[in-house]
Amino acid sequence: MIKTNKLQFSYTEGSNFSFPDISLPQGEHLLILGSSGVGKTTLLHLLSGLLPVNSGSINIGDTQLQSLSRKKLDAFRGRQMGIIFQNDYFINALSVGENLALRLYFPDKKKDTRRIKDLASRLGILELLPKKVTALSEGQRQRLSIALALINKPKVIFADEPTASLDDENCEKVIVLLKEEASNSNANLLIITHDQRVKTMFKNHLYL
Ligand SMILES: Nc1ncnc2c1ncn2[C@@H]1O[C@H](COP(=O)(O)OP(=O)(O)OP(=O)(O)O)[C@@H](O)[C@H]1O
Repeated sequence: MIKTNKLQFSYTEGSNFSFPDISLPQGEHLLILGSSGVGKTTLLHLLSGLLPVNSGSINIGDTQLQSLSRKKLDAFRGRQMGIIFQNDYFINALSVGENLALRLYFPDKKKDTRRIKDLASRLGILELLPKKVTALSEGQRQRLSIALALINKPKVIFADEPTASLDDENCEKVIVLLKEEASNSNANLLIITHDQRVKTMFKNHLYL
C-alpha cells in the first residue's frame, strides 16, 4: 500500500512542487504521466526516500518514511523496494551474473542461481550472464537494471522510463515481466513513462 498526503518539495534553488495525493492499495499498479520537467522523477525519488520531503507524508505499508532514521530508511529501501532508474550504475569489473548476485539481500547460492537465471531468461539476457557489463548495449543495460531491481522480490517496484531504450518486442516482455513480478509478490508497481506503448497496457493513470 502506498499513501501520500500533501507532499511538497523544492530543490535549494528552483521551483516548488506540490504533488497530488496518491492512495494505492496493496498490489495495484499506477502509471505516472506528465510533460518533461513537471517533477515525475522528483516524485519517484521522494516516494523511495532518496529525497527528503519539505512537508507532507509518505506511507509504504505500515511504515511512514519520515519516521525512519537515515540508516533504517536505507535498510527499508533495500528490503522492500525495487527501483529502476533511468541511469543505473553497475560494477564494471564484474559480469552481468555477478552484478545480479551481489545485489541479493539474503544470499542463498542454490536459490540465487535459479532466480538469476529465471529473471535473465524472461528478460532475454540469459546468454549475457557471463559477459562484462561494459559489453552491453543500452537496451541490454536497461534490462539488467530491471533484473537488479526485481531480484529481491520487492513489495514496491518503482520504474523510471523502463522501456525507453527497448524495441517493441522487449518493451512488451518487460511490461509483462513487471506485471507478473508485481502480481507474484502482491507488490505495488509505479511506472513513470512517456511511452505510448506502455500507456495502453495499464488502466490506472496519474497526470502531474
Ligand atoms: N538536483 C536538482 N537540483 C535542482 N533542480 C533539479 C534537480 N533535479 C531536477 N531538477 C529540476 O526539477 C524539475 C523537475 O525535474 P524532474 O526530473 O523531476 O522532471 P521529470 O518530470 O521527471 O522530467 P523528464 O520527463 O524530462 O524526465 C526540472 O525543472 C529540473 O530541472
